[in-house]
Amino acid sequence: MEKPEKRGVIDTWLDKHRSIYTAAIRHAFVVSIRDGSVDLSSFRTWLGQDYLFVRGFVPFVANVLIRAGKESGETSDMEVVLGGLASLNDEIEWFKSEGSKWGVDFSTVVPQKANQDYRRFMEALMSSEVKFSVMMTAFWAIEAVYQESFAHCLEVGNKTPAELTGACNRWGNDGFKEYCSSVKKIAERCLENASGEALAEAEDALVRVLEHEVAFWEMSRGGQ
Ligand SMILES: Cc1ncc(CNC=O)c(N)n1
Repeated sequence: MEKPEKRGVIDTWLDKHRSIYTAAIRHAFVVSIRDGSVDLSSFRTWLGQDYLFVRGFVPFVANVLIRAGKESGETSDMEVVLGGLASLNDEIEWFKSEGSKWGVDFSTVVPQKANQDYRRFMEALMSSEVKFSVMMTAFWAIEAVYQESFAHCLEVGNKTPAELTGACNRWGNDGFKEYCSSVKKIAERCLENASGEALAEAEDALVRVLEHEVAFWEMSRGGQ
């Protein structure tokens, strides 16, 4: 048996905002991948848009890395974030090979509104005014939505099409789950020492990530 994780403030927030959390991790687009009914034009839209998203996510994670080096209590924190950044390097390569597999030419993909809004939100989080605990909470939420969503597509009883299991494995694998749980522990530790103001900001950032994720899935499902 795995040791149950200590319940922290993030779990309390997830309970409080359960409906938007569920909307983010069990979106109709994700459920359609799991049940095999996914519209491949939606998948191609998601692929192109997510490639652009990830290109914006890299500088965000690089910022988290810099701030972890300066503001984190434990030396291992920086290593966790560095691991995430390293896997984004592989991820960009994976996107490129998927792009050619699906005939999606990234150089012609235009970011849609949900993508632009999400990237603008990440940029705002990179401001030095934003507390590290807030940034770390948002970072965890961004990663956790993908982990929970794609792991669902691999759970027993799935009818995920074989050509989509690569995407599902990328975020649904156990290593990514472990990484998300390490990120969550760092965020929780930062939040334990946070002011009331920082806590309110972190909760808000968490909810806003979930809203952006829902809008991102919606955009993908819309196709084009
Ligand atoms: C929209 C969105 N949210 C989270 C992730 C997962 N993080 C890095 O890949 C992602 N690729 N795209």
